[in-house]
Amino acid sequence: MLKPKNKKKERVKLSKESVQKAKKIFSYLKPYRAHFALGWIFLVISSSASLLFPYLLGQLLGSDLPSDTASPNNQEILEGINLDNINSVALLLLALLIIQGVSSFFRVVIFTKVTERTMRDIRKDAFDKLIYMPMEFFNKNKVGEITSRISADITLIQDTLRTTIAELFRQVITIIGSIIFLMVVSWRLALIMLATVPVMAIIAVIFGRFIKKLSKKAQDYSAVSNSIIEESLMGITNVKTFTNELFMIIKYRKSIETIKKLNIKSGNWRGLFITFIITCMFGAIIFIIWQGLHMTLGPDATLDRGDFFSFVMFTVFMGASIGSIPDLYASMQKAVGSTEHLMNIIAEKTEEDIHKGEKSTEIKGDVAFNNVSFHYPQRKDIQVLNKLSFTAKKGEKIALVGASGAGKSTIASLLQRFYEPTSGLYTLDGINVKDLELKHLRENMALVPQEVILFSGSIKDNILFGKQDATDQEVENAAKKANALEFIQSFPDGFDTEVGDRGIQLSGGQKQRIAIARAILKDPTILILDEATSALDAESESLVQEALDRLMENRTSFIIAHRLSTIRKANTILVMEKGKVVEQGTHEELISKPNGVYANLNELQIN
Ligand SMILES: Nc1ncnc2c1ncn2[C@@H]1O[C@H](COP(=O)(O)OP(=O)(O)OP(=O)(O)O)[C@@H](O)[C@H]1O
Repeated sequence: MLKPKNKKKERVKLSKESVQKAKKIFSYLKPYRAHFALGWIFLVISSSASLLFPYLLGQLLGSDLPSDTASPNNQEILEGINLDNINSVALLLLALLIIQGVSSFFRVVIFTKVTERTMRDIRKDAFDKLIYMPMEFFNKNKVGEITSRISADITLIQDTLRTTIAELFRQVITIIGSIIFLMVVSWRLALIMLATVPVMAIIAVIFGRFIKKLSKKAQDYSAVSNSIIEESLMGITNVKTFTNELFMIIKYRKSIETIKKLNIKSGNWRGLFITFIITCMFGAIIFIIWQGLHMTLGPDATLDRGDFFSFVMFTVFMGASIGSIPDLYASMQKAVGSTEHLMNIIAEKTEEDIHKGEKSTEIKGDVAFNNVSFHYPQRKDIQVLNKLSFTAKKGEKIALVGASGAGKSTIASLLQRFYEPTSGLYTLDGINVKDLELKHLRENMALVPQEVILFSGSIKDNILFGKQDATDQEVENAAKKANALEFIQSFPDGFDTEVGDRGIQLSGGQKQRIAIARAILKDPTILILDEATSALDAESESLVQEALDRLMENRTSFIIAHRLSTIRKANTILVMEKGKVVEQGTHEELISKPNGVYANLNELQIN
């Protein structure tokens, strides 16, 4: 049977360790502790004031009623009310409302301020960490998942700091205060009440959740059935070509049948729930009122009318508080999980923590790999590079060719130190790269990737990515050298044309030339071109190739290529197979090798 995708629901348990980690959030609150404390003072004031509310309301309702009348009619009640007393209680209530209103205002404003400042600090730290995280981290975690998880975590913590903590505190105060009051007024009635109302409130909450789950399940199935319609209609040609109409109809019928069953089931439970609320919940309250009224009647009444009404009010308030505790607790639990997760990210080691090299001497561009072996950290069983050795002198062009999966892009990653060789030595100008400052090394390199990602912003912003402080003239020169000036100037807004989702969509060749302009502006000593022209048509390719040739002048360049025509002029061609260099030499040397790998490849591509 069709089943909705099983979304993994995370269960957060409040372990000692997770609470310990979550406590780190207090270090973020520390700079704002004075404000936070003030917020708590207002919270205590408003919570205590709200406790007086049911009391005074009860006193107002029951003020000065003759307690010796067995069954007072309306007229008698009205006559029995002492207006002075009513007025003074009402005034007290008004004062209370004002205190509560003012303190609630300040509580919300202060907690929001503290929360927003704290969240800004956490967001900042999390992003600071993320952007400096080693590549291994991004291999282990999917970017989409990290970002959506972080934003969900932040929202949860935000809600918790802003309202959940205050709300939980208020409800706990209400419950404790109510119980104390109820016990003092009439412990007998209090015990009867405590044995019924909280139990009913908790059953109602559990019942309510169960029903929510059932309707959620029905909703999920409804999403599945909608996707069947969507799939069938979007792919209508396929459905018709394969005459699969009946198959889709059966698939859809099954899913709507399930929805019907689930909805009927949840309807039945909803009916029961309403019956439960009407009979048990209200029944329990009526029972208490009935019991309480008995105590207020007769010559030996044990309960004053005002107290009785206060009692009823407290019972109602307490019931509501108890009902809200499970949800608040669940939110707190989730927030602890979220805080732990965020704090884990913030505690992760960044590239800067891992790579401690400090040398930042001028880099000339002599690159050497000596017996470098490598496997990806998460796939230890697959040896990607196997004792690889080569040298590239300053200004030389080194081409990397070989079948897909041979390890060419991996070399590009190692050159930029996205990963460390598992063994062997990688040197720059004879210096072990581990001794070089990582930032300095990358400042001297540029990559023109196969698939260029442009950032939101203008074309100029995107070129400036190569050198943030470049002048307009420098940007224009770089664009010119990259063969990009013409097409940029053909746009009405020129360099200020917005790109990306909200702006113009550029073609592959145009993007590539912007990436080249970026690299030209950066003016690196070492250049890596990762199949930079592979996805282009002949015209764009010649424009891009021309720009690349210009870019490569006087730099040590690594060219990853599938098409051999682009690398004929390379000083050395490294032919790779399964992480090993199997042949190396110039184009002429390699094609003259009888039965050589390169010679064969060349043969295939020419024909
Ligand atoms: N991030 C990664 N994590 C784990 N394994 C990887 C990763 N990137 C590449 N590999 C594996 O390493 C091997 C070499 O891949 P690499 O991308 O370096 O090959 P390539 O020669 O550049 O291939 P192509 O020409 O298809 O780009 C492949 O087996 C690949 O599956």
